[in-house]
Amino acid sequence: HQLSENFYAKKCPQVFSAVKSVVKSAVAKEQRIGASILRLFFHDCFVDGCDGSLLLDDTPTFKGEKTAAANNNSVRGFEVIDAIKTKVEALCPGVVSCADILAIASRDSVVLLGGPFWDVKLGRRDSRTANFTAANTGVIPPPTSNLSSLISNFKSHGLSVKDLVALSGSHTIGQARCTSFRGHIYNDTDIDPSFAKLRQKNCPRQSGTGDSNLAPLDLQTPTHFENNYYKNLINKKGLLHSDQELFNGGSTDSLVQTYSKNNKAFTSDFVTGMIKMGDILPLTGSKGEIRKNCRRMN
Ligand code: HEM
Ligand SMILES: [Ca+2]
Repeated sequence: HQLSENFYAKKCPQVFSAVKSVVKSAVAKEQRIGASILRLFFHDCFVDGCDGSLLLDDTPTFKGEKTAAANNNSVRGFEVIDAIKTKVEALCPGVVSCADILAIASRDSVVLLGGPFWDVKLGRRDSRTANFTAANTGVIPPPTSNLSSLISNFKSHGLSVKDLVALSGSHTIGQARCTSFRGHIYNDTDIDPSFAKLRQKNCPRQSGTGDSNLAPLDLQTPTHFENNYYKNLINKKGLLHSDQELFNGGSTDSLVQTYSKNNKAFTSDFVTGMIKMGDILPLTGSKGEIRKNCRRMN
């Protein structure tokens, strides 16, 4: 397989302006949606590759990935992908895959929130399958992960320790639910006590109460893409257990330190990581299909 930056140069050159305009108005309406779109790309790519499998709706005879543990009541932004698809289909019917739309929309989200630009490699096709079981059983790392399991999880997807630390910088934007960080703010000791107290105010200890209450992953600037995430980790103000694992006396401390001081080093390694993640097992050539509607196979 081989993805390329100019895949749509002849077939649909307008795709970039179409994606950007929809993402731009969605982010103008709600800044968090940029974070949500970026996460959709991650959760698609980690389950059987970047093939749009996550976008498929459940039907009475088909169980997709949306209700898997890592996604249920958590992933969002599908309406934006639908709006982009509608616009792109009107311009170039049957040409641009949902998987590629997700890749371009993720890049545009990062740019709109102040992060780096990169040329997106394209030519992915859409799956005719989804993998609930994989999505539900640790292929997407849970927030309870320790450092060694984060490292081995990323390795299993062909991603390095550097990719792990740089891509985790995505948590400079967006929100998490109480249920994702409760353990960290009540049980862990590698957390600033005043920060733990602050987060406990809107996240009750008792599981089942306030589970979906939200807190920002980056306590300072959750709608701006920069290296503040790493500064938080150094101050023991990571929101997720898995976040703080990246700076807890282990092998990734020095990289966190570097990124906290050097936004350029962060954005450059982030872009490298995004391109590598976008290269995970794409369907190319005559494999898969170009879906007409991202929610169902043709
Ligand atoms: C390193 C392992 C990772 C773990 C354990 C992890 C876990 C999580 C969790 C638990 C949430 C909150 C979900 C909720 O409570 O509903 C979250 C949010 C988020 N994650 Fe990750 N994540 C990881 C890596 C990544 C990567 C690689 C990306 C992107 C390339 C990413 C992008 C995001 C974004 C942008 C949000 C906020 C979404 C929103 O506000 O809708 N994460 N992550
Ligand atoms: Ca997938």
